[in-house]
Amino acid sequence: MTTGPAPVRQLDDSAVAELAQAAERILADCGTSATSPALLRRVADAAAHLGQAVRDHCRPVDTDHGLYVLRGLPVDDVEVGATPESWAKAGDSGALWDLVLLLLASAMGNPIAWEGQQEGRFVHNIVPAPGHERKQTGASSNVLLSPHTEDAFHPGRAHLLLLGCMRNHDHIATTAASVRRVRLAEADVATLCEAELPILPDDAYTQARDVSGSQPAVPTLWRGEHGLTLRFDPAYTPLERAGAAYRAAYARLEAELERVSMAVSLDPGEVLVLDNDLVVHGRVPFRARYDGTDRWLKRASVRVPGRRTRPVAENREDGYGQTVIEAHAV
Ligand SMILES: O=C(O)CCC(=O)C(=O)O
Ligand SMILES: [Fe+2]
Repeated sequence: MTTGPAPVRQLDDSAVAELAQAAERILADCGTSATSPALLRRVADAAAHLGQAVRDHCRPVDTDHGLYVLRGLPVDDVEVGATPESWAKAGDSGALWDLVLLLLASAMGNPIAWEGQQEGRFVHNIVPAPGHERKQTGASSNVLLSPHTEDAFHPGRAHLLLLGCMRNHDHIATTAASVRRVRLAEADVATLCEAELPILPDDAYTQARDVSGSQPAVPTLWRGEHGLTLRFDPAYTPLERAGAAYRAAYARLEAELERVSMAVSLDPGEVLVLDNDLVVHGRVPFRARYDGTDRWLKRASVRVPGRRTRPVAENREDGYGQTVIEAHAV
């Protein structure tokens, strides 16, 4: 694990005021951050009018880290209210920040939601939930959330992931490792570029867990025009079905990702932006408090129209019947 600092982009006061005012106006008019066509129209319109400074901060990642931290949003520990007991009980908790995140996401591309996850909301609440302590999902706590590509099982998965911090008293780190920083033998890269194994839907998708249909094999690595990208989720990859050579190359990739992994402990108001084609992310284990002061992140997922960082064969995958909803018409 490396400990160097993540690249930071600092929002200045006027950029913060612009985002906060736009979010406040939408929330005042819509009365909720729950998704509706009217709310999404308002977000698209406000995002289109954001000034150059905000847009500049929302430009693509521009280092091999494959991520950056947006800093400067003023989340107040009292005003934001108690950490919800679970995503299902979050409702409009921190609704203003749902809208700020949606505005940022819309400045970066097209936010997406999943019919089968967190009631189709575009901004998810990531909080520890009783009974989920040992799961491989955002609601866990006691276990290491192993490094993964978000929604790796699906061809419509996000290009970018935004994790906005509402509260993190215990400085619990998100981990992030970029494929652009690993050192692998050419032969291993070639092996991992073969489509050998499927990636199955994760436990956050209750309806997609019936995996009796086709399970397309997908490559772990891919050589794009700008360098290597990856699609990696060992917790949901049936590695036992692969040959020994593939398993050995996969293990070496896993070890390299561990070597270059960074720990990013977010403070309230910071937004970690991860390129989901370059970086796998996870989380260190922690003990949940379950008293309203737990760690609380908000997560938005973004597709970047026209991006060509993935094999075209992905277009033939059916995504295990899970439907992606795009916020804005393209
Ligand atoms: O809790 C975190 O830091 C990351 C959780 C995660 O994997 C996610 O929200 O997608
Ligand atoms: Fe994740």
